[in-house]
Order: sequence, then C-alpha cells, then structure tokens
Amino acid sequence: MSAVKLDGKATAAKIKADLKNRVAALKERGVTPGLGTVLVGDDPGSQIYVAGKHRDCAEVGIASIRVDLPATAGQADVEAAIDELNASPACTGYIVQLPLPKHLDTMALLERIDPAKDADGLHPVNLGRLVHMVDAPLPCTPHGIVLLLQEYGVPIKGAEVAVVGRGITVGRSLGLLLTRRSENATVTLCHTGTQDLAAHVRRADIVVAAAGVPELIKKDMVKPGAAVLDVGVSRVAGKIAGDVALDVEDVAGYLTPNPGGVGPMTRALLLSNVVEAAERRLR
Ligand SMILES: Nc1nc(=O)c2c([nH]1)NC[C@@H]1CN(c3ccc(C(=O)N[C@@H](CCC(=O)O)C(=O)O)cc3)C=[N+]21
Repeated sequence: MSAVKLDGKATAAKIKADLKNRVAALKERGVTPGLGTVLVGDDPGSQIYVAGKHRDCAEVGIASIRVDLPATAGQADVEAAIDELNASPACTGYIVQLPLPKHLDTMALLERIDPAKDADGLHPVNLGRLVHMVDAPLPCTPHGIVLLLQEYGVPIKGAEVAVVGRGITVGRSLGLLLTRRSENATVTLCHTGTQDLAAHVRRADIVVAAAGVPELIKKDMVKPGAAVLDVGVSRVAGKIAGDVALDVEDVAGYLTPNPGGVGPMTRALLLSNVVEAAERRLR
C-alpha cells in the first residue's frame, strides 16, 4: 500500500487564499492586521523561520513588524520589546520566537504578552481558555493538524489517537483540542515515561509524532491504514529529520510529507490567529 499524502503545503495555500480575502475586507474597514516577531540571538534555524513568517505575511497582505535583539539582550530588554508590541496599534498579534537564550526567563516573558495579541495561542490565559473550551486563539500546530485531517476527510470523531510527545506547543495542547466535544476523539498522550509505546501506537487510527526523536515511529508500530502526522523537526547533518521512518509510507493510509506537511499548516494558522485578532477587535 502507498499512503495518501496529507499535503500541508497545498492545504495551507487554500487557507492563505481565504485569509487574503479577509485581510482585504478588514482593510476596507480601516484595520490592517500586523504580525510582530521578537527574535533574540542569531540561531540560524530561528532566523530562517522568522524570515519565512514575514514572507507569509506579505503574501496575504498582513503588515509585519520585526524586532531583532542581540543574543546578549537581558530580561529587561526583551520585556521592553514586549511592552512596545503590547502598546502598538499596528501590531494585532505577535510571537516571541522560541527557544530563547538560556539566561532569559521564558515563562515570565510569555506571560507578559497581551493574551489578545498572542498569535501562538500559547499564553497561559489562552491555554486556560482552551481547557474551558471558550473562544480564544488556538495553538497553531495542533489547529493545523485538525484542519489537515478534516481537509482529507480522515474521521476524527470516535477515532483512537496516539499523540507522542507532551510538549506544550504540540502534544499537550493537541490532546485538549481533540478531546473537545466538537472533535470527540479519544486521545492517548504518550511520552518518555510511556512503558510500551509500540502497543499504544499500534492501536491508533491517527498517530501524531511530536517527540523530536528521529525515526521514533517505525513501520511495524503502525496499524495498516492509519493516518500518520510527522511534527518532528530535528536537524541531522544539516537536514530536517522527522519522527517518522520513511517506510511507514508502506503501511499508513495517510501520511504527511516532511517538509511540506505540518510545518506549512503551522505557519498558515499563525497568520489566521493574527487575522482573527484583528476581526475580534472590530466586534
Ligand atoms: N514562538 C514560536 N512559535 C513557533 O511556532 C515556533 C517557534 N517559536 N520556534 C520554532 C518552532 C518551529 N516552527 C516551525 C514552523 C514551520 C516550519 C515549516 O514550515 N517548515 C517547512 C520546511 C522549512 C525548512 O526546510 O526549513 C516545512 O515543513 O515544509 C518549521 C518549523 C515553529 N516554531
């Protein structure tokens, strides 16, 4: 068997086309959405991601505001950048690129972001709203995963989902999203303390690999026909390595390419959060 490709790049293009129309409508009402990024230091990977986000903005008509600070920036310097974006009417949403240099207190900085401008959907207030299932910006990667499954008609309701990785940005938040009444999946959240990972993955109709361990998910662990989503972005010898072994394609029913799968969806949903924040402002 050869798996159906869950084409994140193509699906993200559709989402961006819709956003472009919504941005045009906002501009007619006098509001231009603006995405801010705060980047501290010169990690090459982070530089590439941030540059990509600004290109995406230009594509759909979102203004972008780039704040780059040196690796030596102190807590007060980053706080000042955050305060400025919180106060700026031109910025409707922004992110602080992670990971931050180790000398900075990441949690204190993330909590300082105005929750109404939280484009990542990872502010504790917004994660709390997700727990309570009230309207708020959603975490981009989990939201992108749900939309990608829906785009290809992969049944979520009643599905057994194995999420591998309990990080806040993907695994833990995705568990919250998929167990809402509107999704109604049954989620097993696996992590490094899981006793028999293969047994959990083998039962799953949908497998989401977000552990950051190259080739963690092997062919013999996947139920034939299952949908497999690869969130891994480890760097091995300069190349992106996913969490899913290549030959999983032989047994899976659906599989994300990587690159070209979950990554482009994450970026599209970031733009979506910026546009939604601008729309909320007009309500
Ligand atoms: N505050 C914050 N928010 C983030 O959302 C965030 C972050 N910090 N820090 C780093 C991670 C990583 N991340 C990616 C998003 C898209 C691709 C992506 O689009 N990748 C392309 C390939 C790009 C390439 O080849 O390098 C693809 O999958 O097709 C990758 C990685 C967002 N992150």
